[in-house]
Amino acid sequence: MTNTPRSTHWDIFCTVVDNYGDIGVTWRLAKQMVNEYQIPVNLWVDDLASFSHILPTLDPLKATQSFNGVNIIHWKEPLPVAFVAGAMLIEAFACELPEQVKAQLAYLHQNAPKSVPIWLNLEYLSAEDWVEGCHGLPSLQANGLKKYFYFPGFGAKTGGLICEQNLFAERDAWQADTANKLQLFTDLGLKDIQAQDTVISVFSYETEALPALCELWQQSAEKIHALIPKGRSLNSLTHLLPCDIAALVPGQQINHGNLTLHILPMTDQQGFDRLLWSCDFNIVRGEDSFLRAQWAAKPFIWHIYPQEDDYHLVKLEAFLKLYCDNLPPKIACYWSELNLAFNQAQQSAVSLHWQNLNPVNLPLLHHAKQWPINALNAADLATRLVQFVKNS
Ligand SMILES: Cc1cn([C@H]2C[C@H](O)[C@@H](COP(=O)(O)OP(=O)(O)O[C@H]3O[C@@H](C)[C@H](O)[C@@H](O)[C@H]3O)O2)c(=O)[nH]c1=O
Repeated sequence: MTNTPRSTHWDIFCTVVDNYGDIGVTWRLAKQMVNEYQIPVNLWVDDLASFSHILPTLDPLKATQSFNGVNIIHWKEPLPVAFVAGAMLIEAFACELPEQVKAQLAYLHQNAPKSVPIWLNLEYLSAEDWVEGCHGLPSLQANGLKKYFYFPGFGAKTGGLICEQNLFAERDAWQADTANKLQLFTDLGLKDIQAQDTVISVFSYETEALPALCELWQQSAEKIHALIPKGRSLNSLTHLLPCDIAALVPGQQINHGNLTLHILPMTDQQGFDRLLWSCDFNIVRGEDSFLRAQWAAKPFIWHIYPQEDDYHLVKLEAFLKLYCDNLPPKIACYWSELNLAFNQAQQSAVSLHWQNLNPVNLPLLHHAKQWPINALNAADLATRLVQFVKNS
């Protein structure tokens, strides 16, 4: 048996199930651990082509490469580089670790127990009450090792929420000067957006709620711009498009009454955050864009990732309850109803609640600004994770 101290680096393993959320969350976390805690991080990812959509400078053909100080490794069989255990091993969203890694863990457990990394499964974010009771629980594995369940969440006893230390200061500085958003729209190739126009970003899954909203926006008294990346939202809007989705190009504009649809280029995560800061209202989805819309301090609709037996509606209602806790009851009711109707593709209800709400409604905007501070509960996910390691 040896007493070699374990290496200080962290390994994060991520499989891309579909979409960009799994890689989106792990990429944010990896960048933050390097940038704020100077912890070397290996991010093992099985699908670099998907990853390159949110990190355009990534080369999907390279086995290893480094961005923002993170060592990105293409996770394929056999592993392109040998796995060396560090201080922390994170498997994201219950992905199955490679055999080589599992064998290494079992070997260390038998022969050098002090070198065994802390092993945890990073779970999906949920606002449900039970999360506080399950966060941090260990589970004994067949190889005799303990694996912990790490649950992100909104409560003080959860694993917290991913949020960089300077994010709110950067956002406030950005939002303080209208020139920033106008310059961003220009840089993205979007034309004819004036400072006073209403701008709405749309990053959702397919839903019949979208055509209903577009119909309303076409008849609006003021100009409305909907910024939509090539992707799933457009599948629900084909009747408004001049050609097949494949033939659309970023920067293209499609006018219908007072609504202009703009085809948005995909950017890296920093560009995406700035986009959300720059819009008056954001329609987001999944896990990471959902959180970033909250950090943008703007009103939003959350199109939650659909789950079997409509379980996602339970998760949605848990979040709506939390978010609305100290909102004036009338606004809370309109905003919740809007989110529920959107997620259930109820066209007339979506239109009704959108009109009731008036997205630039001041109390909702004030709430959106205060919410991020309350939601963080004094410590973000990275801070809590570092504390978790210290306590383990
Ligand atoms: C549009 C856009 C998105 N993004 C990023 C922001 C996010 O990190 C990521 C999108 O992730 P999400 O918002 O989570 O939505 P998603 O639908 O892509 O991912 C989903 O995948 C499923 C498998 C999970 O179970 C869901 O919980 C969810 O995470 O893409 C960019 O970086 N640039 C862009 O231009």
